[in-house]
Amino acid sequence: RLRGAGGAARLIDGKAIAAAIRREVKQHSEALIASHKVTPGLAVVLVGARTDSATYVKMKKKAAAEVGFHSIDKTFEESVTEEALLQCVQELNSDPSVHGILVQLPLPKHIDEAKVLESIRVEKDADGFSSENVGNMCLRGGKPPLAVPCTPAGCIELLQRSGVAVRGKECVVVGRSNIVGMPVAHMLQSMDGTVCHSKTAGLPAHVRRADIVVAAIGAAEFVKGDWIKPGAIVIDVGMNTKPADTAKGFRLCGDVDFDAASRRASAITPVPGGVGPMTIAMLLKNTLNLARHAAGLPRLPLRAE
Ligand SMILES: Nc1nc(=O)c2c([nH]1)NC[C@@H]1CN(c3ccc(C(=O)N[C@@H](CCC(=O)O)C(=O)O)cc3)C=[N+]21
Repeated sequence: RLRGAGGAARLIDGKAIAAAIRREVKQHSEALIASHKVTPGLAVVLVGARTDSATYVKMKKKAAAEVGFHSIDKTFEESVTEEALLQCVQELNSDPSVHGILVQLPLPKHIDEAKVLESIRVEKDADGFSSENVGNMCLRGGKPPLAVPCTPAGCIELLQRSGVAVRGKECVVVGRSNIVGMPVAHMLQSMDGTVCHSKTAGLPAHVRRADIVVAAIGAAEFVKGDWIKPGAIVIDVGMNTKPADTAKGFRLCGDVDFDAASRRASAITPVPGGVGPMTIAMLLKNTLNLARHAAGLPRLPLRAE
């Protein structure tokens, strides 16, 4: 199904794949409501007035409503104290109608982000960011995690649902954040990919050998088109803006020079319409799984698991 090198790459349509996952989540959610009288509940905690955060939170709440979840909003001023946020998380932790809690990042500088995230009960960790979930994800043959980080899981689902095999492939993950680069590198390795990273000496030369490139460095068009091996698969996690002749004066762009890379890759995700919508679909899937867990049902795994 993948086109060969030399032409235009096939677009990996994250918007369509995310819509398919949301339909699956909706069916499972309706089944859970019917069988156990449990409606999945997602609480979203938003601090401050960043317009990007407000937009993402709005999209998450809309998506939750569309699959039949109920959602709870907790919005705070930029000046909120850490104590007040911890108190809010405690209340959500003990609210039985809440199955998933998401604290939108980044938090203001005066708040200890790690402390707030760790205060979320592992059974309600909708982002899969807690050390217990991350630990269980990384340990083989142990207890499976209750939730997995949404953006990395979305990248893996995109590969799976596009028919891309990972086993034995050379993979480069550009960026090693806790929320994207580190977990996606782990997932690729657990699928028997060979993974190197952005601090590997001579990064462009390594990218040039890679069969699968995941770009998650947060810098507009950091990965150049001529770094891409002909026929490679490119997953672009970036959400950057660049000046453009549009009404807003900018447009979204990824961490990869899309036009140049798509002349060499066999398949590539666009920005927007690639990984972004998958992040939200996987958040819904995590929340469904946490509601299933509360009802004594097993977690629905990723395709790759
Ligand atoms: N606790 C926490 N969990 C997160 O998952 C989380 C977060 N904090 N903070 C910010 C990042 C960013 N993020 C995105 C979600 C959807 C799109 C998305 O759907 N983007 C659309 C375009 C959106 C637009 O037009 O602006 C697309 O790529 O097609 C993007 C980015 C989740 N994040």
